[in-house]
Amino acid sequence: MGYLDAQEGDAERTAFRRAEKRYKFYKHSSTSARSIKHRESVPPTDLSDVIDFRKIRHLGFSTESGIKMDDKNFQWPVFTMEQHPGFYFIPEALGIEEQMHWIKESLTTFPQPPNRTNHTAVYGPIFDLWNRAQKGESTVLPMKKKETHKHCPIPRTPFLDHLSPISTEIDCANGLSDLSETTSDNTPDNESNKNSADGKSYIDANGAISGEQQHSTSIPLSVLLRKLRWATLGLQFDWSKRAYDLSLPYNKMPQKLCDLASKLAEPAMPDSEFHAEAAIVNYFGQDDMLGGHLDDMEKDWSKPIVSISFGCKAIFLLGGPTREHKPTAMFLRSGDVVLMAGPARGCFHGVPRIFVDPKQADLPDFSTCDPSCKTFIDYINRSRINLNIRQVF
Ligand SMILES: O=C(O)CCC(=O)C(=O)O
Ligand SMILES: [Fe+2]
Repeated sequence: MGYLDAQEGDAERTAFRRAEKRYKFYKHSSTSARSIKHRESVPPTDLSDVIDFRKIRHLGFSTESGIKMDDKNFQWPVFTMEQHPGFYFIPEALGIEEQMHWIKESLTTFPQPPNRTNHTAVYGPIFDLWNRAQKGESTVLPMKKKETHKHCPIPRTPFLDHLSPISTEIDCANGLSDLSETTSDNTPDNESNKNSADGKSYIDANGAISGEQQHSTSIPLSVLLRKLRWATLGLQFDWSKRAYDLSLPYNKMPQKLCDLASKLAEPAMPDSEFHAEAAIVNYFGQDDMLGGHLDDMEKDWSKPIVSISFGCKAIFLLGGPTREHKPTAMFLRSGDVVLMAGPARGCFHGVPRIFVDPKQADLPDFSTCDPSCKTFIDYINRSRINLNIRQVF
């Protein structure tokens, strides 16, 4: 049985996995015989039953049953779905300037130590990643682990235990799993996959370290920026124990983000105030996905998760309490907000697809932003960022 067969078997196992497989991105770039054969067998993704709340908002009505819009009680029109109690969708909650503010923060301030990122466990704290990457700096970083490893031996991802078996390899440099075909199609990029002529070491597309010196390594910071997959704000999380580790140093959540989150959370908790204590920043490129998972680490599920999307359009799957429940697929675009509270807190969800193709990305017109935003626009035009904000206690 070949690799793809093995994937297929796993992918078909539950309703959630079937939906992930249906919506995932298939790379078409390789010219290998296997890829061409596979490409021919993959029909274009049928997006006809992906719910588009933005479209419904602009049309003013929905043909889907069970979708309700409340446009009286809050600052924004808020959608609910009868089959998903505790779930709220607020399309276009953030304007363009505000989106750009949080995109900048997500790339400059939020990955700063003591906040941890997917790079911390391997390279230790990295200061000023964004600015130094823009300047083309490389850095000699002491490796925390001396051994060369193609696949990460330690939990590197918040989502390790819900990675889809469709993705049989965990990319060390990816906090997220890659649902796309990664056999012969996994063309490493030129910059990061070279053995160094100068005797230095580089990380390749799989996070492996090559070169002569295994104990320290020179890495272009642009590579680490491109491989940034998550950062944690506020209370820090120990992903191996799946628990907040209160002994880890942390900065309080930025007040402006707390204020925004408590305003956005109102539809899910109209009678009390949401106190943001922690957040995960997820960074997605075209091949990245977030496998179906539950967020069950916080104590009180009546407090919503406030989830804000920036950049390229994505498909969000919202399932039920097990993976056997068929998930509802919906588009998430830049500026959209999702709240998951009560029963929805106990529902599997994930992001199987990011649309980075400019024709499909549905990006807002960031060109109206200040010229100093250019580098951020270049990044976000090919990426997606999600701010996932939680009240822990
Ligand atoms: O990226 C998203 O929209 C969802 C992220 C998420 O579910 C999480 O961080 O737990
Ligand atoms: Fe989640």
